[in-house]
Amino acid sequence: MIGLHTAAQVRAAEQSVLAGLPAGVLMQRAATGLATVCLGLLGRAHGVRVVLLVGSGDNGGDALFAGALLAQRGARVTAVLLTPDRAHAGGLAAFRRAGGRVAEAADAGLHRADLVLDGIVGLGSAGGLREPAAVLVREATAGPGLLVAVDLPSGVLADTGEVPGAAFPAQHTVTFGAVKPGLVVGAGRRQAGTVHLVDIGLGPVLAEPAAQQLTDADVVPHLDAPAPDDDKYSRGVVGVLAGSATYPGAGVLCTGAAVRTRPGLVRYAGTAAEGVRAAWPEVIVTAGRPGDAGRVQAWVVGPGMGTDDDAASVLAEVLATDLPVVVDADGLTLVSQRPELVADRTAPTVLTPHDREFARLFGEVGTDRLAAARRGAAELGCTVLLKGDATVVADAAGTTFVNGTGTPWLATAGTGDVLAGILGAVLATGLPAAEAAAVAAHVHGRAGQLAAEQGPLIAGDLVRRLPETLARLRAGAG
Ligand SMILES: NC(=O)C1=CN([C@@H]2O[C@H](COP(=O)(O)OP(=O)(O)OC[C@H]3O[C@@H](n4cnc5c(N)ncnc54)[C@H](O)[C@@H]3O)[C@@H](O)[C@H]2O)[C@@H](O)CC1
Ligand SMILES: [K+]
Repeated sequence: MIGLHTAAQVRAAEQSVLAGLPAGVLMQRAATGLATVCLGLLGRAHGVRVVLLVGSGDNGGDALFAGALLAQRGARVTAVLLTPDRAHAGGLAAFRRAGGRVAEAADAGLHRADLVLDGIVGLGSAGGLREPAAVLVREATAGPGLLVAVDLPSGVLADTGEVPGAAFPAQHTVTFGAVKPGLVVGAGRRQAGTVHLVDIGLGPVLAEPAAQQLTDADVVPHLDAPAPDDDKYSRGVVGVLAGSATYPGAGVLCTGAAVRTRPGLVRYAGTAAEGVRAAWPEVIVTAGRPGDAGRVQAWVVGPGMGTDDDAASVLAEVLATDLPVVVDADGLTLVSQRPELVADRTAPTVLTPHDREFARLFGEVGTDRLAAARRGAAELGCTVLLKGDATVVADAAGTTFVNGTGTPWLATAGTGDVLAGILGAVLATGLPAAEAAAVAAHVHGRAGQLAAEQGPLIAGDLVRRLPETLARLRAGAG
């Protein structure tokens, strides 16, 4: 599990640790970790050209101390000071002692740098990058150097990933003490590149993380192989209410994903019965109502189901049960017309909107995706899985997950139906809803990555590659 900590949480931990340490120790730890990552990326130090973009705060201090370490190893390091009279004094002195050169932007050699270190602004970021920082970032981006951000890409807000204006498009971000949500969610995720976490000793005093990200190791216990005493009922029976006579595809995909995730027993009820039966003979299929399907431990309702009166009554029927329910796609459209169907429930409900569906339910997502998911969950007393390139899951108690797997190739028709099926199967095992949703999003993203290895993926590829995805996860090679 990767804990995601806000700027305030990191600063509070820093204060608490600093109280028992000589001044500057944390910055030294940060700078040493930063220089080590840079050396690893460059492969060598001697003769390489490094340019530091140095702002007026401690973020610039980190860059200067790291630049000094690189200069000591033989790198040719040049610093551009955005506000020379306010540059970190200790860092600048160390940098000069180590042979570092201070230059104006025009003379810094950004056009031939091997590596550019962005120490313009970190946790102290407010608003989009101001000039002259923004123009410097544009020059660095146009040059050949590897773009490495110190703590956060400048211009990214730590807590939300909001990028209100210009920002440093890092290929790598070396972050200190804890991963900040802004590095893994929203627009910030796209600015951060590969995130390297440097331990500066905040661990023991950090508060509970504001959000979490699952790793492969975290999901595996929920995807366990059957035990010898398991039977087809004991592994969680999921019921799927999806697709329609005109559009059987969503029913086939959603049911297939459930079968392929936990092949204990899957039931299907709906007007796509014929197509589902043909595609998945393993599934117990009825063309009737949910009540005709037999006992299940969780329902998935909505994909491709339509929004007519029949669909609305199917939705109302399952939401009236005391079973966990995943509501997706057309089901969400119907819930936006009758939110009380969810709000009145006591059993877990997971809503899986993309941004437009979310807006119909709860108003615009806005730039803070974590807050949006929490707001929706609190409003209806449910779990919200807000889809995106970093899917966010939040429940009404505020438990929040940010997904870290996936690929842009997943933005294709039917992949949401597959996610709903995976989620239903995981939810049927009795896992708490937010965790189930986070596990499902993780597995879905890994399946997407696997399928994308062989070119453009279609949703059916995800279903086909699920067994291998799960096997790889179990083998620790996800
Ligand atoms: N908190 C911690 O635990 C540690 C913090 N360290 C470093 O300290 C940083 C935080 O330092 P500070 O609090 O001094 O703040 P920063 O250095 O992040 O930024 C402060 C300065 O940036 C300028 N600034 C703010 N928004 C700007 C914008 N949009 N465009 C241009 N300039 C802008 C402000 O004028 C301000 O002086 C962290 O990001 C990290 O790099 C590390 O040294 C290690 C420990
Ligand atoms: K930075």
